[in-house]
Amino acid sequence: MTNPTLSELEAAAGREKPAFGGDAHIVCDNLVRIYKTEGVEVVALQGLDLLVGKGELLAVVGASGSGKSTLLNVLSGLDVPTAGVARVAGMDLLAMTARDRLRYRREVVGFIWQQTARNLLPYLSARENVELPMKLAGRARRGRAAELLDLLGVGHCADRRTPEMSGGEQQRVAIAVALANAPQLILADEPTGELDSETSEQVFESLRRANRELGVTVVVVTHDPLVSEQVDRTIGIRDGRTSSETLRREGAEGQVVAEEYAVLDRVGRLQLPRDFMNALDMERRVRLELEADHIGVWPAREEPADEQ
Ligand SMILES: Nc1ncnc2c1ncn2[C@@H]1O[C@H](COP(=O)(O)OP(=O)(O)OP(=O)(O)O)[C@@H](O)[C@H]1O
Repeated sequence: MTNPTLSELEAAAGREKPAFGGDAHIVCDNLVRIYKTEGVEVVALQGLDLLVGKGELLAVVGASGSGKSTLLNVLSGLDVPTAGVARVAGMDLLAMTARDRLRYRREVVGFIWQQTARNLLPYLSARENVELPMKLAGRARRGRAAELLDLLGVGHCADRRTPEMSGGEQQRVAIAVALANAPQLILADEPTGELDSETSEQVFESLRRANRELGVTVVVVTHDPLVSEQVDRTIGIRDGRTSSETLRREGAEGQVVAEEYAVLDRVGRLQLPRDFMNALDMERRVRLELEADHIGVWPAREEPADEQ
């Protein structure tokens, strides 16, 4: 092999590097959202990184106030972040015109709220609710509403209005409404928050079916850690940052294996789980040691009194 010439090296250096996240369906890179109210600043997202592949079914969990709804509002195009990168299906959510934003919200993304009443118009039947977004986008197709309701297991509710359906049925119809215009991404904010566990399981099954059969990417936000048992990947958010990831896969004997990982950012920062830190009284600094196949983390040594 011959050595490259200077001009070849210059050309290689000048070539554009692929953007962070490549062609991931959702890319959040160092996302920041600061709210200002009466002169007080609240940093709701502080450098959040997230990559989601096309067709994934993902849960985002975290304590109240950790930034989950803020993230969802950004991804749904309802809110604009203060800084960083947010891209969905190749569209830059920070640089969109008002017109592109409207189109994005109508055609690219579907949304499901926690409050069942917020998702549906009570004086319309389930079928009419599903047809409404199609009519608004000028692309109504006969039969599509019934197909979607059937797919999600609520075909029997087509002619019922909201008060004639259970909470779980309403949420499954809401998923059909969100899917009406064939979005690429469905976002759901605590979709099972008002439901008992059996009904939540049915709503999750509908989300899974939409994901599997229609290939739509699904992101569900919840503060219920049990939800992570229903999805392949769970992202934990703490203090406005992604702090952990739980991956679930099938083990050799068909059993489900869940592995929890800490998230390492591009410059090497990671958040230790708070209970680990508390258990070993770790604060302020830790001692690191590089071993052949892992890095050891120890509490800092006690300083002798006369050296302090
Ligand atoms: N419009 C706003 N103005 C000012 N501060 C806000 C606003 N919205 C959210 N915040 C603050 O930002 C932080 C993150 O809020 P966010 O609603 O995203 O958290 P969350 O994880 O969804 O919480 P919950 O589970 O309770 O809904 C909180 O400290 C919250 O008080």
